[in-house]
Amino acid sequence: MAVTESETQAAAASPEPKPAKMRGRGVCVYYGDKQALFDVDIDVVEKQVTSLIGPSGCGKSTFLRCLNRMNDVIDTCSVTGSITLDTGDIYDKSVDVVQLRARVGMVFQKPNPFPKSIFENVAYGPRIHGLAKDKTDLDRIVESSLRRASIWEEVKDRLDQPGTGLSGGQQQRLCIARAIAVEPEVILMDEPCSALDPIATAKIEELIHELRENFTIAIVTHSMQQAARVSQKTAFFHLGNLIEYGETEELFTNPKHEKTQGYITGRFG
Ligand SMILES: Nc1ncnc2c1ncn2[C@@H]1O[C@H](COP(=O)(O)OP(=O)(O)OP(=O)(O)O)[C@@H](O)[C@H]1O
Repeated sequence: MAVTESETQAAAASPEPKPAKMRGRGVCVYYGDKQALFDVDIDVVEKQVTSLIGPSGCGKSTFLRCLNRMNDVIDTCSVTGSITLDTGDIYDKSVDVVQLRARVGMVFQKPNPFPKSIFENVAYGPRIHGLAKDKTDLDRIVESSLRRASIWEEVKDRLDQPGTGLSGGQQQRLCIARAIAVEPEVILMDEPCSALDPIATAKIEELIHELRENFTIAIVTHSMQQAARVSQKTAFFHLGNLIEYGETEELFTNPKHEKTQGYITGRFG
């Protein structure tokens, strides 16, 4: 059947939706006997930012940590359901967790540079993953990672000084450079701005916009304003359940669920 002009126009107006880079299906998480997540289905869409929001203790960080198996380090924690990266199940026995975490990097709430020089903080990952051919190549990776994390100009003359000597906001951008240096496909951010002042926060948010060109990002945030500013998709959790997931703009302007409405209007949380 011939495609009509109006169909062509409609297709041009609504580009193909981007595919899911990571997909959680029926994800349940337990800490010992206590269930923290119930049957969660979420897509983390490629080259977009997905925000995870909800009141304290609702399971946002627990879900984020499932995406690169950081929960594996908690003895009592067990995960059921499936989580895929592209098409591969990340919980499959054959998965090398070190390789997985190189593909799915993480930035934490509190900036945590290694007690080493700025250069070494960024060079460490590429070196252990064998990504640099020689010293010149390593220098190039370090510079480009610091540039992509918008911190090169501030540190280029003191690469040999300790990363811990930088301001909080600079340390967080250094940690982002460290995450980028191993060329991850996905970057997980667990409240990356909660320890930062408004100016440092604005810089990280601007950086998140830029990073979205090349990386898929999932971010836990307590700030609904931040979720609205930085993300295209938002997932709202409550008491371990995923209540609503969708386009950020839609979720904040036209929530489908009463609990989402209650949370975004400040009635609880
Ligand atoms: N290591 C742990 N051992 C036992 N229970 C845990 C552990 N980590 C989290 N929990 C529990 O799992 C539930 C979800 O916690 P989680 O930290 O994922 O929530 P959150 O939404 O990220 O909270 P917050 O916004 O306060 O960081 C909570 O009831 C919490 O007490």
